Amino acid sequence: MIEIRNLQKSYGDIKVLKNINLTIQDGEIYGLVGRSGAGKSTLLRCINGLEKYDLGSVKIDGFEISQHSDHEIRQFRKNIGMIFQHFSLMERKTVYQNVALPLECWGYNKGEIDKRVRELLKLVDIEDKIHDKPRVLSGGQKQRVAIARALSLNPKILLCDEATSALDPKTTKAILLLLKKISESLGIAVVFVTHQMAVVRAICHKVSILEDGEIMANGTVGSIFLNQPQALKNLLGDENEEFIAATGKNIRIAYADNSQILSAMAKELDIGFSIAWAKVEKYRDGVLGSIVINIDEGNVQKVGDYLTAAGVKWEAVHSE
Ligand SMILES: Nc1ncnc2c1ncn2[C@@H]1O[C@H](COP(=O)(O)OP(=O)(O)OP(=O)(O)O)[C@@H](O)[C@H]1O
Repeated sequence: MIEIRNLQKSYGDIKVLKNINLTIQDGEIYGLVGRSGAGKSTLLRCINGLEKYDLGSVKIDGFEISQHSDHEIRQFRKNIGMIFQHFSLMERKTVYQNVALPLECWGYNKGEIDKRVRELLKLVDIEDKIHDKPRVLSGGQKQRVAIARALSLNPKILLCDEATSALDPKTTKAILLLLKKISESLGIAVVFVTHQMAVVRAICHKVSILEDGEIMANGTVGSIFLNQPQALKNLLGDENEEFIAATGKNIRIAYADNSQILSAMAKELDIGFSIAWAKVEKYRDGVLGSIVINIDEGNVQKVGDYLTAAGVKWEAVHSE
């Protein structure tokens, strides 16, 4: 478990992390999202002990990073695996040698290394490339090797820094599925720094949205998408572009796993509506809908009452 309390970090006069509080459980996939410069990578480096912080605490399974010597932190970092956007593989070494490297550094014998490397390459499904060099691999294959290497020392936590940002959508999907399988089968916590909300929707249980070094919203992915906090709207920007009809009243509703709500409402209230904008997306645990309907002004009260009674989030929105 990762427990972060009142974490603060500055570079010179600039506060980069302001009072960060987070708890990430074993087996959880946790997204850290935010615009460029929000402080995501700095937070990740505080978690893996590469960055010193000014105030607060970062505990990993009770190990408080700031209370230990550099030597103890280096030992402890065995428990933390990390993968990056550009894979960071050793180009002159083969796939096998890349994955074996951490095990060699920590003094495992040849037999143990061989067994572990083969087991890991099987887990990430890249055994057929075992003697190849990274330059002949695709981006997705390189990331599989990097994941195998990150898992070589049986870490409790896997930190992913923009790990799918350099991959095409299909390969991204395959790598996310692999990370989901790994987190489920090994029960490790996965922390995923990304600016891609699609990644968060696809695999994360929970998410924190950072703005200018502060967590502005956090919670389960479903609750964040349903409640649409301002931080999410700021982040989605154009992605959330809406076509709003110029007449009548526009009502935005958000729902999870309740796709029949609009037809049920129209039937029960005996009213018509048109759809001004809609987005229905799959997320890790089901389906999220965000829809703007256009109704006659006279129906606003009863539509509002109906949606509220049905426990559906709604708000009136105005034409631009
Ligand atoms: N070593 C450093 N020295 C001084 N300032 C730094 C250093 N590292 C990061 N910063 C500053 O800290 C702030 C947060 O940077 P950070 O890299 O954590 O953001 P980020 O959210 O990960 O951004 P990106 O998505 O672009 O990687 C930025 O203003 C950045 O310029």
